[in-house]
Amino acid sequence: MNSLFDLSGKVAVVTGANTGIGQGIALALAAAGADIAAVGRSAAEETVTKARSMGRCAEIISADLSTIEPADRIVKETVDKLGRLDILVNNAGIIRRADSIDFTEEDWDAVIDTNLKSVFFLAQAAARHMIPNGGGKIINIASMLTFQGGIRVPSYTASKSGIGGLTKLLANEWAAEGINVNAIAPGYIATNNTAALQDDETRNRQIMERIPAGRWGRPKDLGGAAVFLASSAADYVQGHILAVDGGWLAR
Ligand SMILES: NC(=O)C1=CN([C@@H]2O[C@H](COP(=O)(O)OP(=O)(O)OC[C@H]3O[C@@H](n4cnc5c(N)ncnc54)[C@H](O)[C@@H]3O)[C@@H](O)[C@H]2O)C=CC1
Ligand SMILES: O=C(O)C(=O)C[C@H](O)C(=O)CO
Repeated sequence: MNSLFDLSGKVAVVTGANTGIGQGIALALAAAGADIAAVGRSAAEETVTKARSMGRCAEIISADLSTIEPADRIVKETVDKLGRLDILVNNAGIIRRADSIDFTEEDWDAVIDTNLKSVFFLAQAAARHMIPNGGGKIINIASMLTFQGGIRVPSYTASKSGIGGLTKLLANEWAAEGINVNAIAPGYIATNNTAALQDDETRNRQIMERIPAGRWGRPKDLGGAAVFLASSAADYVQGHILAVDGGWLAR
């Protein structure tokens, strides 16, 4: 492997690593050499088994990221089990769909707490470990709705817009401490998160028509961007939001 992208000896925490984009990213980081702490509410056995089959160390850390309570514990368990923490991928997220006129406080708080508040406090917990240990890489998972409004997903759009601002702010504050904070903005990727869109004939057609690549994205499409931003190839990349969208934003 080109040494610029070699993650051997690095340890990556990936939240929501049991499914979808998180699993795709965790396996790409493992393929590039990183050991993996797969964080999530539900079973990540498949991710961990596959990472181990590549010769990596991989551990499951159970945590519910709808509150910030587990943030410090995730960092401590990662260091206890895998010896260090170099890379954090803040991927776990949820979406709630309803017209804004009917949107409930519960649907607002649930999404903001998981997609934005937990992202900040887990980044803070990771940075408190990374700074005295020479730095690291933090990658937040943004969205097309970091740049666009979307429809019927008000708390999701607010959370992903917030991720964009937070990524830049944290990059400003922590660049001098040796931490690179960046984001990946996936396009429309076929996962549980977008199941309602895939199942809706009209929305599915509208989405397909707008993607120059001519297909929905797949979780593994995000792997290359994650490896790049986690690697020393990205040492001078700060506060960037890297779209991996089949050309959606270019349309
Ligand atoms: N699928 C898509 O088109 C896009 C997805 N994204 C983002 O990618 C990320 C991953 O989503 P997908 O893989 O698409 O969907 P997914 O539904 O397969 O994955 C979501 C992951 O987050 C975890 N999660 C949710 N709530 C949690 C909680 N309270 N505690 C711990 N883990 C929790 C789930 O267990 C799951 O592993 C999300 O942040 C989503 O907003 C961003 C842009 C596009
Ligand atoms: O537009 C929607 O509705 C979505 O579900 C948006 C996707 O989840 C997304 O984040 C696209 O980047």
